[in-house]
Amino acid sequence: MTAPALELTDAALAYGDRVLWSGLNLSVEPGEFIAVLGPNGSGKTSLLRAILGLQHISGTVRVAGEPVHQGNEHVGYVPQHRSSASAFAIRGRDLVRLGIDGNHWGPGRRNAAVESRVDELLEQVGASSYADVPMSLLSGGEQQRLRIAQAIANRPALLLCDEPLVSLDIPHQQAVVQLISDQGRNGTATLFITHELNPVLPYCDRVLYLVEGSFQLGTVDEVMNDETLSRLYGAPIEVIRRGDRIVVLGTDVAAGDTHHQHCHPGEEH
Ligand SMILES: Nc1ncnc2c1ncn2[C@@H]1O[C@H](COP(=O)(O)OP(=O)(O)OP(=O)(O)O)[C@@H](O)[C@H]1O
Repeated sequence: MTAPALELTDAALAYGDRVLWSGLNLSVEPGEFIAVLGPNGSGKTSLLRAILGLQHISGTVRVAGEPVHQGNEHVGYVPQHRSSASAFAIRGRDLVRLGIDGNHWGPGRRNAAVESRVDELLEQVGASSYADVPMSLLSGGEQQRLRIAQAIANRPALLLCDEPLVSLDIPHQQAVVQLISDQGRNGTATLFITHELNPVLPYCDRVLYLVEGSFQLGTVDEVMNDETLSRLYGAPIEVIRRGDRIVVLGTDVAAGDTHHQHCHPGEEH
C-alpha cells in the first residue's frame, strides 16, 4: 500500500500563547489537490514551513511515510512570489537545474542526463523559448512557470505552493493551475495556498480553511457554505454559488483581516 503523500497527526502550531491551529489531522492521498485558504496571518505559510522541516509544530508530520526534514527530495516547493531583480540574475535554465538532485543520475552520464531532464522540464512548462533569458527580465507568469519546473524536477510526492497565482492575470492563473494539477496524474499531491478559490475550483479535491485558532477541512461543498464559514469566522458569512464560481460575502472586519476587505477567498474580482 502506498503511504499517504502527507500525514499530519494531532498537529498544532502556536507562537507563544497564540495558537494558530491545533488538533489538525490530515491525510493527503497521492494525486490529491488541496486548497489551503484563510485570512492573512492564519498560519498557512507556517503550515508549509512545518512540512518543509523549517518550523517546529507539535504532533507528527510525515511526508511519503517519512518524518519531515529539511531538503526532503519528496517535497517540491513553489515559494511566494517576491520581486527582487538582483536575485534573478540567473537564467531560467539554471533555476530549473537547481531543482534537480544530481545524485540521481550517477557519475559520467550525469551532465548529459541532467541537461536532458532540464530541457524536458522546460518543455513541459512551456518555457523553452525564454529559458536562456535572465529571470529578472521575464514576466511574472513566465517566472512562475520556471519556479514550477524547478519544484517538480524530482517528481515529488508532495508539491507545496504558496500563493502561486499572485500578480498573474486570469489566463496565466489558469495555465499555472493547470500545470500544477497535471502533476496529480503522476501521483504528486498538492497543497495550494491561495486567496482566490475560483481558479482552482475545478481541480480541488478538498479545502483546508484556517481562521485564527481554528480550521475546517472537507470537500468544497462541506466547507464553502454559510453555516460552516459563519461558525469558523464567528460572524455571518454568505456563500453564493454563481455558475461554476463561488462568491463569499461577509464581515471581513470580524476576521480582523484587512486584506480580505479587498480579496476574500473565493470572491470574484
Ligand atoms: N517565528 C514567528 N514568531 C512569532 N510569530 C510568527 C512567527 N512566524 C510567523 N508568525 C506570525 O504567525 C502568523 C501566521 O503567519 P503565516 O505567515 O503562517 O500566515 P499566513 O496565513 O501565511 O498569512 P498570509 O496570508 O498573510 O501570507 C502571523 O501573524 C505571523 O506574524
